[in-house]
This record gives sequence, structure tokens and C-alpha cells, in this order.
Amino acid sequence: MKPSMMLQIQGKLIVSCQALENEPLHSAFIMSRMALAAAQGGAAAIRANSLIDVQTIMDTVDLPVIAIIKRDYPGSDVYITATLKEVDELMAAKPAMIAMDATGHERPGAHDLQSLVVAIRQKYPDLLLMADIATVEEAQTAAELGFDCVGTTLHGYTSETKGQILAHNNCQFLRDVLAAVDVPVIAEGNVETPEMAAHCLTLGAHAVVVGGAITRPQQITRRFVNAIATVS
Ligand SMILES: CC(=O)N[C@H](C=O)[C@@H](O)[C@H](O)[C@H](O)COP(=O)(O)O
Repeated sequence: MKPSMMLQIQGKLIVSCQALENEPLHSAFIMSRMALAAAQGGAAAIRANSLIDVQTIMDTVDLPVIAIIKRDYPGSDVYITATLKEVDELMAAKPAMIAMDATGHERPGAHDLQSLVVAIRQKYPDLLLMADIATVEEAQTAAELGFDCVGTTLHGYTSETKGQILAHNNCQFLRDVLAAVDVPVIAEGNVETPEMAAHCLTLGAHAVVVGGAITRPQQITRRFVNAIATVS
């Protein structure tokens, strides 16, 4: 199982199919149809949030899934698969890979990042683990902890990186991460165009995750509206 998913996604597009409770498309059924559309369009894998979405998507498409659970814990900034509880929940669906916040921020629950990885490896030795990071240092720590891959997912979304965007300065952050670690790097977060996705792969990313630019119509609409507003 382990090598095959990493090979399956190499040089490929992963489509993130997510809609939170406050979004218009919040529905496991709708996310499963988004995943089917992504599969028909040639996506190599799907990233999805919550057990019900992951399960419904795995019942609908024959693609590997990167599973997460987004859950807010009071007093902590960590919300992407924060504790072992979320990993245990997701393993009911047996996804090939689980992604989790691997920032240096204090996590809720009994484990820090290092002991959480140890606990997961003991319990689920075949599971692939993706580290969602925001800084180069976090990528290095994740690689040292034995994550199978790191993703730039949280760059721009933590207090230290707020306002930064993957595309800035010809993807300088992605290039820095690629230079700093030996594990596969997945480009994720604000990849808005096919050209940028291709560019991330050219720079050396193992795979690229695109979410909102494909699966969040409210975001796509806003981009059109903003472009029109500049000429009218
Ligand atoms: C920061 C955070 O919570 N990111 C989430 C992680 O799973 C998702 O909301 C994003 O859609 C995903 O990372 C893909 O990124 P984009 O939608 O920008 O292509």
C-alpha cells in the first residue's frame, strides 16, 4: 500500500473536495460528486474532510484519499487532524493517507507532534502520513519525525505566516521547502490556475493539491466578479 499511493500521485493533480458547515455545498453527497467529476477529469487522488465525506467519496471513486478531520479545539490553533481521536475516527474508512497539522503550534490532547506520530505508527503501520506545514523549519521537523510527505497547506494560515501566498516571489516558499527536505513535497494552498499547478511540479513538487479553484464555486465566482469589476 505505502509505495503505491506515493507513486500513483507522482507528478499528478490531487483535488481537494471540501465544504465546511458554513459553505453552500456542505454535503457528503455533493463532495462525492465533486470527487467523481475530479476523477473523470483525470485527478490522481482526492483530499477530503470528515469521516462521512471520506467514506462517501471512497464508495464513489476508485482513487486514493488523503483524509483529514477539521475540528476546533478551544485554546488551540491546531484544527487539521489535531489528535489521535481524529485519526482513529478516520481509520474506520481506511484511507491510504491521513494529513495532519504539523506546525509547531501547541496541540490539544495528550500528544505533542512527535509522540502522536509514534502512536499512529504503532497503531496503523501501513498508513501514510502527510505533514501540513507552514514554515521551512516545520517541514524539516516533519521530515525528521518520519512523515511520508510534507504539504505546504498551512503556509499563510498560521500567525507567523499570515498574508503569505504560495505564488509569492515565484513560489519562493515552495522552493525553500524543496531545498530543505528529502521527503516528497506536495504543493497545496492557493494554487489558482493550471499554469501554477504545472509550475509547482516543474519546481520539483511531488504532486499538487488544488481545492477551491476547482471545488468551491463561491470562490470561483468571486474571482470572475472581481475581474469584471476592474473593467466596468
Ligand atoms: C488552510 C486550510 O484549512 N486548508 C484546507 C486543508 O485541507 C482546505 O480548506 C483547502 O481547501 C486545501 O488546503 C486546498 O487549498 P486551496 O483550496 O487553497 O486550493
